[in-house]
Amino acid sequence: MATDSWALAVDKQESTTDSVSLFRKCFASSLAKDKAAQSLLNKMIHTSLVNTTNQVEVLQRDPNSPLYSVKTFEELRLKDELLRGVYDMGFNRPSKIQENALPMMLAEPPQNLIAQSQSGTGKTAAFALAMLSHVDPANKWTQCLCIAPTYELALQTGKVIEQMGKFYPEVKLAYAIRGNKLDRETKLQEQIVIGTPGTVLDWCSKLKIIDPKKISVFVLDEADVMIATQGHQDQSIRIQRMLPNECQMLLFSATFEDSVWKFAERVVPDPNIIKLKREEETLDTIKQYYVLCNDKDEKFTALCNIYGAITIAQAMIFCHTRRTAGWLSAELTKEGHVVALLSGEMTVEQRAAIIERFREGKEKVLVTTNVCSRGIDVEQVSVVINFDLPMDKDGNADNETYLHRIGRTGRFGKRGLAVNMIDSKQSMNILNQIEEHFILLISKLDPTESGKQLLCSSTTR
Ligand SMILES: Nc1ncnc2c1ncn2[C@@H]1O[C@H](COP(=O)(O)OP(=O)(O)OP(=O)(O)O)[C@@H](O)[C@H]1O
Repeated sequence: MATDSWALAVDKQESTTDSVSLFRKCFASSLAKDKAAQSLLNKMIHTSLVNTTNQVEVLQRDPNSPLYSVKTFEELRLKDELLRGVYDMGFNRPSKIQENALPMMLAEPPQNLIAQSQSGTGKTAAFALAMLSHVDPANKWTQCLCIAPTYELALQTGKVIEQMGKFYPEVKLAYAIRGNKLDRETKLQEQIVIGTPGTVLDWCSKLKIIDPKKISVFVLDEADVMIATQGHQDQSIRIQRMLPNECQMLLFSATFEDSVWKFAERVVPDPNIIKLKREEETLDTIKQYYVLCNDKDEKFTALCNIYGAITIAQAMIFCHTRRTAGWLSAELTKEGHVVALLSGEMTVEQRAAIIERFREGKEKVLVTTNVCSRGIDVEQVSVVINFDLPMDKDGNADNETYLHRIGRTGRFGKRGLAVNMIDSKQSMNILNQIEEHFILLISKLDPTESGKQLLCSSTTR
């Protein structure tokens, strides 16, 4: 069985499962796919380190080890081949998370680690370096095992390991992913294996081409995405149980909900724990307005009225559904406006290309749904239009999403403008809930005068 494929697992159970639980499974599966696609997208668009002023919190560390944090790669006493690889990748100094994580990962005796920091902060580069450092190239068997939630994510991570190990050709890497069929008799000589949990499990247990007892470093990447698929969670735990007690366990995640913690604690015994502190977002520097309309068409007219004012800077327009986003971008285009549309139907590559163009300022306006927008750094966007207000599945205000769309980190304090479009009692209700939650007053814009009003407020910003 293609063990990474949820779809297959669901198909097989169809005859024995009732329709409700089948629906739940399909829903969970599509959520997991969304998470994995988002994660891949983040990787593809973060061509450089995400600039973060956040501090790393060391939540737990082995009291017996004198661990320290480093400010330079030299302090880590890396092999020359690896230091050359690091500099060749354009890294001058360790990122915030790497400052603390690298000494823990390279320590003797090996230290287990659970690390959380947002996407693009240098986690992959950190554990790639740790695996390459621990390998003994004279030994022609697998010593480091890394699992990622999907085929594409495994390939992305593999690329980083290959790049970093460019000047260390004695170390070889194999991909345990679907399509890479190996015979039972094969004895894998590659020292590092990266793959998806199902195939890695097959290689360790069924085919026995990896001897799990010889693994000295086990990395579980993207734990939050991994646990979105129950099958992957179980497979990861089964792999971990085959490894020797002295094997170093490293787990990385971009987010840390309770479910991720629970999973992390099962997979990583006696961990050091580090976390990048989240910077507080604030709405203080954002001028917020609302426009009262009767329906979608009136909202469109109101949007056209303010269009001149909003395109002074870069703007993002949020819709609740893909359908509305598609309709809106088509209507704006008909009016002669140049807009980009970011939609869930697109492939990850197409989405990454659109985000890149928007980043470069090739388009000033981006129409999108919430799901697609996570990879965009809102700091660069100074106008946000909520064509539809963010709401949760029960129809209440989704305050967190509102904050995420328009919030700015206090430290940067850049000013911005947000316009909320109201077309029903329900959306007015949501607006009131948002005002109450954030303790603020959102001013009303006169639909006919709104363009002028906004222009005034953007020049006084
Ligand atoms: N010390 C560094 N100096 C400069 N650039 C770095 C450094 N470490 C990593 N990078 C670069 O920053 C980008 C993000 O790094 P990386 O992919 O390791 O982050 P990540 O936290 O693993 O992100 P994700 O969760 O999306 O995988 C990459 O382009 C990487 O090459």
